[in-house]
Amino acid sequence: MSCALSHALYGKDKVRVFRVVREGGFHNVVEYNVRALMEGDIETSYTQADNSVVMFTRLTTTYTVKNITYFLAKVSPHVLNPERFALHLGTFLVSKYKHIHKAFVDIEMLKWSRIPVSEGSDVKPHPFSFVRDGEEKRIVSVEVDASNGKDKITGLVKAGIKDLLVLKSSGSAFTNFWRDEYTTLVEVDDRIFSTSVDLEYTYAPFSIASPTDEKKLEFVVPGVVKGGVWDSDGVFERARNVTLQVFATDDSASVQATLYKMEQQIIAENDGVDHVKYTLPNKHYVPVDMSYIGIGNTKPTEAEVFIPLAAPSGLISATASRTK
Ligand SMILES: O=c1[nH]c(=O)c2[nH]c(=O)[nH]c2[nH]1
Repeated sequence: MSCALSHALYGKDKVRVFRVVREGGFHNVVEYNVRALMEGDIETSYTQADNSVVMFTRLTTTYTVKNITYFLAKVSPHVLNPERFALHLGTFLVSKYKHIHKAFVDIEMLKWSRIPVSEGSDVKPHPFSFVRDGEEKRIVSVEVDASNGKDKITGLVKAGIKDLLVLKSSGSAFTNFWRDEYTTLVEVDDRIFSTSVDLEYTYAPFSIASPTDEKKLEFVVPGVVKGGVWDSDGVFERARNVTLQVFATDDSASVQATLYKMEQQIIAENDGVDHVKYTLPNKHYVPVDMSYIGIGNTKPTEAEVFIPLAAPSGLISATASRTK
């Protein structure tokens, strides 16, 4: 038997970090779960238990990666924007360490929304009080690649939404599907449609100018173009809005058809986005058969009481890509 190491990756996962940015009495806050993994000349740590032999290939500890994450959370001007913060962390790792050629940084941003408070007849967002209004997360996944040289760094950013739970109690049908001896599903022209949105959009790859500040190792933002990666807050808002608007207003023929409408609109509204992928569980709500008590509850027109099925669910996924 012989074998060789074909790929290696290491770093820190589940680094939890919360940052408050104070502008006088007005505060902005973010809470992130960060994963930062690295690729490079690290083989000997696996194959020869070598943590420290050669200066340039010394193994940076995963503890160090965690500490760098906290350091950047304190000093990075990008900390409030998860795409830029992830790019900063990735750029830092590949620039600081000679033997690290690629960094993969994933961030989950938890939802903290300002609490609306009454002031006389007005309702205003509170300057420093927040509510966790849902388990929805903004997600970011970046790859920072310096394998062609520390002065030729490139970035690839994927971002999106996870765990955004939606439901509509009408405006969804599923008919005319293929039937064979295994088909038991009845056609419905009005049903409940519920899903937990998992959305990922991919920006066109771009180059990252080498950091100039030796301590912060921060990249330079070349300029914000609407719909591009440096407009990631705008893209996120538009993508979330498209998701909710299309879901609510589409007269849905199927999960598949509604999903594709969302993807087309996100690509149309954001010039810098090349691919959009949704993965949508079809969370079934089954009308309760109440014939045992002589009450009709199964036909679409009379169905009012449903069993939310925990499992199984359908799972519908597709990617749309820009063609020009
Ligand atoms: O919108 C749907 N798409 C399907 O592919 C499917 N399959 C199924 O059983 N129900 C549904 N609904």
